[in-house]
Amino acid sequence: MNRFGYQRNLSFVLNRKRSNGHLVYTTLKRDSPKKIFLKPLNVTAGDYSNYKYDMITVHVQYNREIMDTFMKPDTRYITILRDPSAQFESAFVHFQFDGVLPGKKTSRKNIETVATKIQEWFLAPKIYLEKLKELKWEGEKGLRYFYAQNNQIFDLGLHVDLHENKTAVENYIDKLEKELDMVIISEYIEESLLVLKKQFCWSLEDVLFISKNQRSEKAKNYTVSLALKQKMREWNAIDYKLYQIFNETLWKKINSYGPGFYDELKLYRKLLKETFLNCTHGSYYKSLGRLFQNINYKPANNTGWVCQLLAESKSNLMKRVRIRQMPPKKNASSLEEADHLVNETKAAPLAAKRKSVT
Ligand SMILES: Nc1ncnc2c1ncn2[C@@H]1O[C@H](COP(=O)(O)OS(=O)(=O)O)[C@@H](OP(=O)(O)O)[C@H]1O
Repeated sequence: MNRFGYQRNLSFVLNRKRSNGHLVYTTLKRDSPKKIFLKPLNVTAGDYSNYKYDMITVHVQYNREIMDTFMKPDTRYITILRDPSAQFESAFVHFQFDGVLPGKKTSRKNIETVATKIQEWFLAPKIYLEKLKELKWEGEKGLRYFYAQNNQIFDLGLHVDLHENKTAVENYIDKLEKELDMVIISEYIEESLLVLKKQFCWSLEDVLFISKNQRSEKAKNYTVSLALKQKMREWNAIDYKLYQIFNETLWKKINSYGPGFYDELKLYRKLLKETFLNCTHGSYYKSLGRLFQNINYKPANNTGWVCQLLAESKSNLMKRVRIRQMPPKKNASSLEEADHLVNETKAAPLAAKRKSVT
C-alpha cells in the first residue's frame, strides 16, 4: 500500500511528532490535521480546510466518523486480519509480554522458550494482563495492555470497555462488515490481494510485494501445540470471531471471482517468486533492534527503482514518503536523493521486466 501511494505521489496521513509517522492510539479529532499531521502535498501550509489525504497506512485506530473528515471522498478502507493464535504469539514476542511473568524472563535470547512462556501466561492471564497496564512500551504506559487481548478489533475501533458486551460486539462487527471495502486475510494474503486487485481495478504489478519484518526461522524454532493455539484463540475470542467472519467473506469473493482465479493465482505466485529473486538476489539482513531477529532484505544492485521500493524495509520507504511531505527547508538534500531515484525508475521500470517473466 505504501509503495502504491508513493509511486503515485499521494498524500499520506503522518504524525509529524513521531519520526515513523505513527499515530498509535492518539485519539483522532477533527483538528488532528492541524495539530498533528504533516501537511498534504501541493497544499499551502496553514490552509487547513484543504488538508485532505489519500492514504492512511500508519499504526492508527480506526475511527470512521473522524477519518471521513480528513480523508478524500471515495476513500476505500482496507484492513488485514490474522488468525489470533498466530497474531497473539507474534505480539507476545514483539511486545515482550513476558515482562510480567514471574522471574523477569525478559531475555529474548531464550527464544526457544516462547511457547513455554505463553503456556505460563495462560496460568493467570487476567493477572498478567492487568500487570501490563503498568509497563511502558516506547515510553508509553498501557500500550502493551491493549496489545495483549483482542487487539485486532481494538485497532478497528471497539474500545476494551465494550469487549464484554455481546450485543455491542455483534453490532460493531456488523458495522465493520458494512464499512470495510476489503479485508485481507493474512493466511491467504496472495488470494486476498488478487481479490483486491480485481475489486479496485489494480494491476498485477500493483499487488507485488516482498514480506518484511518476519521473524527468522531461528527465532521461530519452537512448536506451538494445537491446544495452545486453541487457548490463544479463546483468549482472543472476539478477534477469532471477527477473523472467521471475514475469512468467510474472502472465500465468497474468491468463489465469485470467476473461473480464471486459480490460473491467475499460479501466475501471481510465480511472479512473486521471480520478483523476490530479482529484487533481493535472496540477500537479507537481520535487524536486531528488539533483541529477536527480524528479516529484512537488501535491494539488489542495478535492478531499478521499483525493485528498490519493493525490497527495502518498511521504515525506509516510509522515510521517503515523509521526506517528500516535509516542508522544503528541512528536506532539501534528501529530496535530491528522491529525485535521483525517480530518474532511475525511468531507466528500469519493473513493468518492462515483467514482460519477460509472463
Ligand atoms: N506477506 C506476509 N504474510 C503474512 N504475514 C506477514 C507477511 N509479511 C510479514 N508478515 C508478518 O507480520 C508480522 C509483523 O507485523 P508488522 O509488519 O505489521 O509489524 S509492525 O507492527 O509493522 O512492526 C510478522 O509476524 P511474525 O513473524 O509471526 O512475528 C511477519 O512475519
